[in-house]
Amino acid sequence: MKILRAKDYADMSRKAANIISAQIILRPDCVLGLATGSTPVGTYQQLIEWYQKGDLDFAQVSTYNLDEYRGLSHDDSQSYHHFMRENLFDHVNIDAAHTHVPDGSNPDADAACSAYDQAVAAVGYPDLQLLGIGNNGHIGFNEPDDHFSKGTHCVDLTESTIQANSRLFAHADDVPRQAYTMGTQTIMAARQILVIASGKKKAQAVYDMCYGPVTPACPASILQLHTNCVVVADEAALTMCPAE
Ligand SMILES: N[C@@H]1[C@@H](O)[C@H](O)[C@@H](COP(=O)(O)O)O[C@@H]1O
Repeated sequence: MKILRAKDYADMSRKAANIISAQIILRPDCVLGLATGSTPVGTYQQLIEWYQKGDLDFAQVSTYNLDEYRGLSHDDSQSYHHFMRENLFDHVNIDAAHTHVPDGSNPDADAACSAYDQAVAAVGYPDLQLLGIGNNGHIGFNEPDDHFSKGTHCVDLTESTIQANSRLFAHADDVPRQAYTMGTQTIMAARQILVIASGKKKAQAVYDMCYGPVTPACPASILQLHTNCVVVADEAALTMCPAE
């Protein structure tokens, strides 16, 4: 696990966007695993800026998002389908048919999850998987548990995740209680993993991910076992980590 220290959120976003850009430039038809949440917004803005300057071409890129709330339609403004269109897809020349997000509008969890696994396996596991991290160490929506998950599955969100994500909803009661998420095993199948983290609220999770025991109680800790994982975190998120 390589840890890159960023000054602040803007610096973290630029560093992360540089790593993603290198992937797209080196392999124009690459498969990117993408994440939602507030953390990647700056990274996506930087990629859009470079695309607008003519430095990046998404024409052949395919993307697989980590997760989606169960029960939200693709057009719901809180859905991750909507988030990805608003924050990236609508602003670059990516082919909509090459973008994939689990189908939260399908109430049949088994069907929705196995269709997503089949779609990922058909295109191939991501060359690069971008990840944020939850305050409790979750990746995607893989919450702390007593075992690591495998393929895409339906999860019950923890109270702490519901509270953390409620800032984006009118009321905490509006936050869906379940989500479909790629499993830890699928995440680990990516060739390269890029984790981004910003702010003091993430300091404990970043410490546990990088220096704690590898345990499903902190799902991100399994990334210590990935052979090509880069963490880009700002000073605030690294306050509990030793200065290396
Ligand atoms: N499912 C997403 C995760 O993929 C994300 O990493 C996490 C952190 O979000 P934020 O970046 O807003 O702190 O939130 C959500 O729960």
